[in-house]
Amino acid sequence: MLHFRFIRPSLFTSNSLCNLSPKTLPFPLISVSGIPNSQLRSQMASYTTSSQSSKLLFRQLFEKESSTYTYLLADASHPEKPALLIDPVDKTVDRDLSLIQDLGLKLIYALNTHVHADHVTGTGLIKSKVPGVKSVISKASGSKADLWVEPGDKICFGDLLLEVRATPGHTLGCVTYVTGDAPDQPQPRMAFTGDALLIRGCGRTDFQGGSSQQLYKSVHSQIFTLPKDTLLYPAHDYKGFTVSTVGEEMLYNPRLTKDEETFKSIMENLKLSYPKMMDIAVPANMVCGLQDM
Ligand SMILES: N[C@@H](CCC(=O)N[C@@H](CSS)C(=O)NCC(=O)O)C(=O)O
Repeated sequence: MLHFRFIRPSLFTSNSLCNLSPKTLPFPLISVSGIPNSQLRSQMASYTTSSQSSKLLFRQLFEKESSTYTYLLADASHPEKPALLIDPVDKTVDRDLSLIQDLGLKLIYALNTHVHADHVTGTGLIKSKVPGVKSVISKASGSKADLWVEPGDKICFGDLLLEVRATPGHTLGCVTYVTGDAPDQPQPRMAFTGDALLIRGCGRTDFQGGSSQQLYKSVHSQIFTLPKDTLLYPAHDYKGFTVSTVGEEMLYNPRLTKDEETFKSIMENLKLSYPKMMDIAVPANMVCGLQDM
């Protein structure tokens, strides 16, 4: 099994994947064969939102069995339309790749916010279907991937970028991906919070190195410090919500608006049953969902 570790070459002036320009890397155009388009379209949920800037192409996609959101982002103004997926699910990979093909995008990265416990990531399957796509996860996750990111790293796609923020607490390796802080980046900013912060909720902290103390600190220091109009896109929603903002969650999140001791007590008393897929999902996701297939 080959394991590609993300090492920053010395020619990089900053901790970023921006130098891995799609202009210079031989990423192939996407090709999904053998799946009738009608079949793919019937799996497509009607969860989409419009672009946040003239350049960004953005789609919010839903997988209903695990109530997981996958996000598609692309630089639509760039000649090659480089794209990335955040938190793809194995069951909806064909739908996502078909959409990418329809939109004429070139998928370059498949990112995970963390090692999921409730579903198998689509990353490995995507890599087998679209050679050249790089899987990305945090180094702190301990999981296999082509590229390991750390806090402060930047993941570029065309002229757009995502900044990596460490938000442990749901799991040890959880990160939040945030769009860039510059006038040519999407306004308002967008944060892909994984399971750290859910809309009017947050990820559980009772397994995979979870810690309510750490989660409280992560959300308050890394997410609630973003501009109040920052759009929040979580990895799950169980109530029918699609998007929130930092300002909204700072006012109305029933867990994170409390003081730390109350928060810890809430998290200790959630009494949630373990995810049904946990015993299958965690080992598979430690190799980014069949990383080397
Ligand atoms: N019933 C689902 C799992 C639901 C669950 O535990 N969700 C997690 C995120 S996926 S590990 C969570 O953190 N929930 C927080 C909450 O307050 O609900 C299944 O069996 O898969």
